[in-house]
Amino acid sequence: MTEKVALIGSGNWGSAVAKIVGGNVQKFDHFQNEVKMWVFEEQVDGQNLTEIINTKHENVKYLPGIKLPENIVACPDLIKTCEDATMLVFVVPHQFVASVCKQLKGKISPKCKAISLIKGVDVEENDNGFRLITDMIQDSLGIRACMLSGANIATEVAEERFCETTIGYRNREDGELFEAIFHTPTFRVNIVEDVVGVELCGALKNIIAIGGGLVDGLKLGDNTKAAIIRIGLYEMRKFAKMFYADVKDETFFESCGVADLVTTCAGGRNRKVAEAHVTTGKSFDQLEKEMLGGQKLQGTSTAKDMYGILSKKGLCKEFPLMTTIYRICYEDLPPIRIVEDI
Ligand SMILES: NC(=O)C1=CN([C@@H]2O[C@H](COP(=O)(O)OP(=O)(O)OC[C@H]3O[C@@H](n4cnc5c(N)ncnc54)[C@H](O)[C@@H]3O)[C@@H](O)[C@H]2O)C=CC1
Ligand SMILES: O=C(CO)COP(=O)(O)O
Repeated sequence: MTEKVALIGSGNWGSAVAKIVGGNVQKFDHFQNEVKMWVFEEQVDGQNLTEIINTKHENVKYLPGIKLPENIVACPDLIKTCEDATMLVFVVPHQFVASVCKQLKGKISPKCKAISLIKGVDVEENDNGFRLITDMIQDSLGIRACMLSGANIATEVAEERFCETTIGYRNREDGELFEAIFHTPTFRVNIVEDVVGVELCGALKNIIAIGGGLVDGLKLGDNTKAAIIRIGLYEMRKFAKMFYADVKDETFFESCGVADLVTTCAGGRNRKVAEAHVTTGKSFDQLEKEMLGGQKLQGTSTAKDMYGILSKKGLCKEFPLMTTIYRICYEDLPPIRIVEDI
């Protein structure tokens, strides 16, 4: 049987990944050539973004300057994008996944396999107080889900600069199938049997990246940044193990762990906006609109989600860095408290 891949999402990362997947499916006989990509339709200079992508083969809004393979077909209809697919790649900002899953329920083949590239969690009234995005996909659509996450700033990946990434799987066959559509000589995939560890690394590092940006805005220097990264990694591991005892220590040494923390604290959007928060005094919401051109900040909302869980469970003192970052983002705490309160 040949597999048919569909991409759900077409932002900065979604488009970079489209370049990789579009290229890789052409290399193997067991993948169909066409890859549909769901685009949340919008107008760019009076024209539909889908039409621009399908004629110029470039996502001029979210990944300008990078050519996409011609077998990537932008589609504004989510159901049509996915109805004949056997492999679904979820790559929308985390706040939109619930609505995507709701629309797809009952509309896809139960034989589909999924992978999430999304860094974030879903707040839920369950024992943990949150749900993993892969669990949300599995539970709402009745299909198995892997997770891909790593030190992968989209533009650098799209420019084919060497990096690594991690795929977490429950079923090794699924892990290997997804490895085939993502791995390239400049985007090196390692697969591990730890979906939850890979996913929590991706979600939690976005909070710590805000911390990295605050340190830059305060001009505290490299030693302080390294301290934030170390304490951040410690809190990420402690949180993951507290909620999921099976998460593996080794996962934190994969690209999705320490490497992603380093790259995001050096060059990501969360870092950039947090630095500007210190230097301009403007709110994160305002800066997201002014600086990101429609791209979405994930770290502040994840800090809020995590703080909700930690405070409900009386755990704030055990996670001083994540708690302080939340308070700086949402309670007007002066940024310098990032080093005073931890
Ligand atoms: N950009 C990067 O360097 C990386 C991003 N990621 C993760 O990938 C995920 C997707 O991020 P990006 O592709 O960067 O997106 P983005 O932040 O560049 O773009 C936002 C996207 O959301 C779409 N959108 C806006 N309103 C929407 C709605 N109501 N419903 C559905 N979609 C809507 C926009 O059309 C656009 O495609 C995030 O979880 C992010 O953390 C992971 C690795 C690298
Ligand atoms: O996840 C990322 C790199 O691995 C991108 O991080 P930002 O969302 O902070 O840009």
